[in-house]
Amino acid sequence: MVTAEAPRQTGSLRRLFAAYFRPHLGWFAVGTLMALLTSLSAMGYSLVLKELGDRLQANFGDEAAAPIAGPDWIWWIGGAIVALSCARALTLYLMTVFNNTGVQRGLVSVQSSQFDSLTDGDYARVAADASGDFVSRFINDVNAIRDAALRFANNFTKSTITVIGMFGVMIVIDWQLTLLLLVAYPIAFGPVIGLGNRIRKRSKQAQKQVGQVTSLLSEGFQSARVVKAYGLEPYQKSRARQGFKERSKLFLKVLTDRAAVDPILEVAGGAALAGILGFAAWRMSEGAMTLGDLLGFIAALGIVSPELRALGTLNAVAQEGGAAADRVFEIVDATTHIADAPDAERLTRASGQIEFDAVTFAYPDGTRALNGLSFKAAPGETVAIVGPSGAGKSTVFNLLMRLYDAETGSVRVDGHDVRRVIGNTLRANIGLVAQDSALFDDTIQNNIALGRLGATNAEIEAAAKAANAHEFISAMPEGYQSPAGEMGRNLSGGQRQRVALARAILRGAPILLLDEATSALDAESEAKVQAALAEFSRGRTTLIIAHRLSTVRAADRIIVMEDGRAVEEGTHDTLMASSGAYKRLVELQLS
Ligand SMILES: Nc1ncnc2c1ncn2[C@@H]1O[C@H](COP(=O)(O)OP(=O)(O)OP(=O)(O)O)[C@@H](O)[C@H]1O
Repeated sequence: MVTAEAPRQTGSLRRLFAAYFRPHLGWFAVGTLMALLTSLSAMGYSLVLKELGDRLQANFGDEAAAPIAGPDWIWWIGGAIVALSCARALTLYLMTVFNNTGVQRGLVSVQSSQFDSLTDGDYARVAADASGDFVSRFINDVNAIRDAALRFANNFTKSTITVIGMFGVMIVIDWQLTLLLLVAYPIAFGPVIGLGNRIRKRSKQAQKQVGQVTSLLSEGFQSARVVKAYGLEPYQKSRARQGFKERSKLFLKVLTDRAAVDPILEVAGGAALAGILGFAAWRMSEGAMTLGDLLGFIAALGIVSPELRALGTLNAVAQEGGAAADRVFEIVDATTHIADAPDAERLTRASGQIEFDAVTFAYPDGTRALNGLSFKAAPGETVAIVGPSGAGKSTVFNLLMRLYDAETGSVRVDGHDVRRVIGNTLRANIGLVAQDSALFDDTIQNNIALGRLGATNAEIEAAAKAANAHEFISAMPEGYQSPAGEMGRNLSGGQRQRVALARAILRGAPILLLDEATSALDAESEAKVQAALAEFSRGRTTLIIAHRLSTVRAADRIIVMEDGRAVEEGTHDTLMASSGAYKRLVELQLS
């Protein structure tokens, strides 16, 4: 059954082609030319066989004719068959190479476009979904598109041209026999198209499920330590097994549907062949058909059958590719809510004044995080934000960097609403050190250099010294060139934080955001880093989030947050004197 969704699928594929493959049309054009030559060689092949049959019949039919090895035309026909086979082989090879090149280049554009969209788009989108789902889109969906694109490029033109050409040859040889074939074949195609639609639905489900398995795997390996420590091996193994089983169940359904396509075409092909042979035998006995006609016809049928079969299965592959193309466009077409306003201004180097004015905010899943938060930080001031877990402290940073927009109220830097300035220029004024120190699988030097691309080695080293990181980096086997490992796994938690600090220091931005930036440091390291930070943050506005209250004592001002709003504000001494929420927090920590 053809459902209403089928045209939508071909629509996605057509759009995918126009957007990503058309720029590489030159490769496909040469591939198509080669396909044409392949088809012409095939047509020549069956015509030569017909010629051979006719001459053989003429020779053997005539008692007085010369013996078989005698006539020159045997050599001529043998040579033609070899030459046509070579031409067919060479053009097939070149067709595949050219089409593959076009497809691979198109796929690079598909992947880049997905990645660009995710990287430039809303942070909320990446934060909301499991990373495995994204990984799967880049690997599995792209594989499905590759299969569909290659099959289209390699089979569609070649098969169509060959089928049309070969039917032409067949009509020339015996039009009545051809007519019989034309009636027999299409009967097989109805069920094949129906299967294609079922395959598309299932493969979409299967591709989604691959994302879940990928997430499960990456999560499993990343938390290998906890798994061992808590003896969670059986739990993990059963989760993984469940995921694998579901995957194989779904995949098996797709494969089963796919596997039915060939047999259907096989049976139809067999029935057609039997009919043709019977009909041909009758026609030959009537003298209406020659041996050459039969040889040529069977050769043509041998060439046309796999091409028809390829065209028959193309629908199924296209449906799978279409499902993957849909998922690509889900990403590429997603609306970006946090985009620069058309009249957004550049924020040049800010003096660092920060203002939250009655800000309310809920995350996309509905979790309320800020409920009318108001506070100010003057240029050069160090303000600590404290409060119980979930009070909304990190959310303050998210809104200040405009990763999300406030529901009501406004967030301002130097008097400019962050929604009215160009995002890049806003963030260029901010240096962030977060709980997850976000190191990349690159050298330590490059990890620090990400703070300000183009910084000199001397500047990088100076930043590392200020972050109390120079000593441990120099002691590593390859010094600054040592690899940090995936997510910085080659370093300890405290070392990672110091590298991240060095990165922020190198950035030299007028606003510094520290979210539990020294939480993993031992007391001695923290004291050193605090001293360096005190020096560095002079003249910069610094917002500090820390649970360890000793870290925030020296701040110019402390804001205490509860339930998404500021409930107290003052210096350590004034807050201690007022016996409010801050004093309770301090006493709780001391006890
Ligand atoms: N990406 C997110 N999606 C949905 N809800 C979120 C997200 N991030 C935080 N929240 C929720 O928003 C509220 C405030 O979180 P936030 O991280 O700002 O608190 P916090 O004070 O920094 O906590 P902590 O001290 O534990 O880091 C919490 O209820 C939290 O569960």
